[in-house]
Amino acid sequence: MKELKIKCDAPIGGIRLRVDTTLSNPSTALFGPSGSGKSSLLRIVAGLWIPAGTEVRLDGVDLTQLPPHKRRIALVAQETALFPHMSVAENIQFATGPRSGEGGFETALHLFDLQPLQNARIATLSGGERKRVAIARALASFPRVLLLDEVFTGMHRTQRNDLILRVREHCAQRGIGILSVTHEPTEALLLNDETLAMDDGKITAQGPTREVLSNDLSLLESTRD
Ligand SMILES: Nc1ncnc2c1ncn2[C@@H]1O[C@H](COP(=O)(O)OP(=O)(O)OP(=O)(O)O)[C@@H](O)[C@H]1O
Repeated sequence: MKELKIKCDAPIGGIRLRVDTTLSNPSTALFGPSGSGKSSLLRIVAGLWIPAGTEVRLDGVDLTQLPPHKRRIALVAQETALFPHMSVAENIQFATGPRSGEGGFETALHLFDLQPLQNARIATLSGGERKRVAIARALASFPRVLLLDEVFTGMHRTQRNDLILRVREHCAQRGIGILSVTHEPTEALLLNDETLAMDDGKITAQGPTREVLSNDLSLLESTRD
């Protein structure tokens, strides 16, 4: 991904989500208090919610006009939505679809050291292991943009930091853009070159992560209530 343009103006809950921005950095954080519209914005980019007049342009192409399978946007939410009755390998293979011969499955398993777990049922995995599988599955589908909605929340710091750095490196090597929602400044500093601060459905600041966080010291506190 080189450029992601997002334009929308729609009511959701008690707010109006009004965004008109272009992200030219491969990895951007959406940062802001609860209810500010971060997850709703991710749903728009994922094509799960397309209010009238919305534009989501990835390298010039309006994704809202494309059928879902052609958008190549992968969303990983906090509830990982894996198929519980399938094994780790089956979950990841499911995502590779028609591109199964291109090594996405092996790469994804290897990226997060999932080989020893590949025959395990999802129901038997720990929370952190499920997150690794969910991200591996998303990456195995060869996305152009990876959307992460508070995926690292609740993980032990060392494991979280290791996972974040692996995701970052994998995506950087393949030109996969990242847009991630977080409440934790450390996550944004580790994962995201750019940060969008949001409040009440609007962007209140946008720029390099260090700059945005240090210009408003209140952002250096976790925004979790
Ligand atoms: N499907 C929906 N239908 C109606 N209202 C919704 C829906 N999803 C979210 N909302 C409302 O829209 C507003 C923005 O929610 P959103 O989940 O986008 O915020 P957020 O910044 O991601 O919050 P959090 O950090 O708590 O996840 C909230 O008032 C929420 O209650």
